[in-house]
Amino acid sequence: MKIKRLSTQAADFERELKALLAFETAQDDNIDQVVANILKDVKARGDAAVLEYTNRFDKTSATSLAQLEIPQAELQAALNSLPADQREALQAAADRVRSYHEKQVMQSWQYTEADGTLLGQQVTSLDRVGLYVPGGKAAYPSSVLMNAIPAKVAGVQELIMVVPTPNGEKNPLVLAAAAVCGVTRVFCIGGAQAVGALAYGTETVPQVDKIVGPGNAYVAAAKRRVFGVVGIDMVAGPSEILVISDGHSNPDWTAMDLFSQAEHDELAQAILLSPSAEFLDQVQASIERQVTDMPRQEIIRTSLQNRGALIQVKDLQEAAEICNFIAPEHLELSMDDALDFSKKIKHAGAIFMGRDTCEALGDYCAGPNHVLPTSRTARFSSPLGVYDFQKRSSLIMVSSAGAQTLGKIAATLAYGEGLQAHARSAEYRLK
Ligand SMILES: NC(=O)c1ccc[n+]([C@@H]2O[C@H](COP(=O)([O-])OP(=O)(O)OC[C@H]3O[C@@H](n4cnc5c(N)ncnc54)[C@H](O)[C@@H]3O)[C@@H](O)[C@H]2O)c1
Ligand SMILES: N[C@H](CO)Cc1c[nH]c[nH+]1
Ligand SMILES: [Zn+2]
Repeated sequence: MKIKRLSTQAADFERELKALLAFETAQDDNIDQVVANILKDVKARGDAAVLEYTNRFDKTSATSLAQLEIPQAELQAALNSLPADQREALQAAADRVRSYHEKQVMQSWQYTEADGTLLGQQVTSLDRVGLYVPGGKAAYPSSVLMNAIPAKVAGVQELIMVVPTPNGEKNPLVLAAAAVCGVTRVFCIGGAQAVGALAYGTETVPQVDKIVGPGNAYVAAAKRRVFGVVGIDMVAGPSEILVISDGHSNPDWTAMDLFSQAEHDELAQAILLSPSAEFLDQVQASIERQVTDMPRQEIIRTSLQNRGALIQVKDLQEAAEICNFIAPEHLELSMDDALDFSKKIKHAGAIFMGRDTCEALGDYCAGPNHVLPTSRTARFSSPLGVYDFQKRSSLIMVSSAGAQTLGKIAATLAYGEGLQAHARSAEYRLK
């Protein structure tokens, strides 16, 4: 298998690295045009349009949108019928994810100034949110937990989940996860039509205040387009992993860690940085040997050949600098003293430290959220969290004494802006 081999010592390394990373989520013009049309249609025709697109893209044969809603009893039945090991694993993962997210809750605060003026910030939760759980190429019960638990912890009252069910096949673990999390309503719809239904509301699907969760390019383009009508968490792209190894890791472990994200999607990106050319050779050999055993080897091969790379760096300091440029969704630090090294990392969605911490643990059960910024957006955004389901209102209660001081300042500035009503409004309160 031909995986790109780069060296930071090569004259054209910077250009090669930029070419490797070039990928703009939801920026494909053709996809964007398809999505624009779907959204327009869903806005105009509601249920009928959502039903039509769902039957077309997911190969279902529903005759009404109501048929695509999964009743609570079916969610609970799915949970009750799970094999014990799956039920316990789901519950254990949910408990760990909840404990972690409880630490993120933002609290209201206020303070009182010497003249009695009170200022502060009141934190409230969103009323109703839409949770997008991907389902086209694989089913993601873990994404149900990662979307729903922070919303619940924040205190959101209504959780409306959408998940495509290609060929009408429902995944029992996905349904069970919705039951474990207390999701309010579940619809078997996906893609741009599901995003449109949540954003605009239809006869059957309620309009939400914010849509969160990962998805493919159609989902990403739709979320970008409905932003403003509703809030969104982020525009997430295909999964990514960057491994930095000191060269003393087990090459089979490293190869499998790269596969773990490559197997998500042909467009997923897996990159390894190491100062050791010998280690890069060992990982290349292990990839070739191990890939033949992988059920999703076609996806892995395409991802690694088109978007993967093994990069030789001068030293680990240079690896940290490259990592900060790449700003990967997931970063594995496979080295001694990884905690210390992590202080050099400014931009990464999640940092997995030490040779025992494979990224896959974070996908399911470590505790932190697996919905993370991709495509270099970790430079300016953060993992999905409780804070995405909370918002802040500023609090201002000016005392009579405070109105005198502030009134004069405000009036002066208002006259400076030529806004007479602002100035007079403040001056009315002056004694
Ligand atoms: N960041 C995360 O936390 C995370 C978690 C899980 C999955 N993912 C990523 O999410 C993505 C999931 O993608 P997926 O495709 O499996 O599921 P998906 O649910 O995102 O997309 C499936 C939907 O895409 C739409 N679609 C497909 N082809 C279409 C076409 N030609 N025209 C119009 N619409 C079309 C259909 O409506 C279908 O229901 C993958 O890239 C995966 O790596 C990310
Ligand atoms: N790695 C994905 C986020 O990029 C999340 C996931 C779910 N299941 C397995 N993995
Ligand atoms: Zn994963």
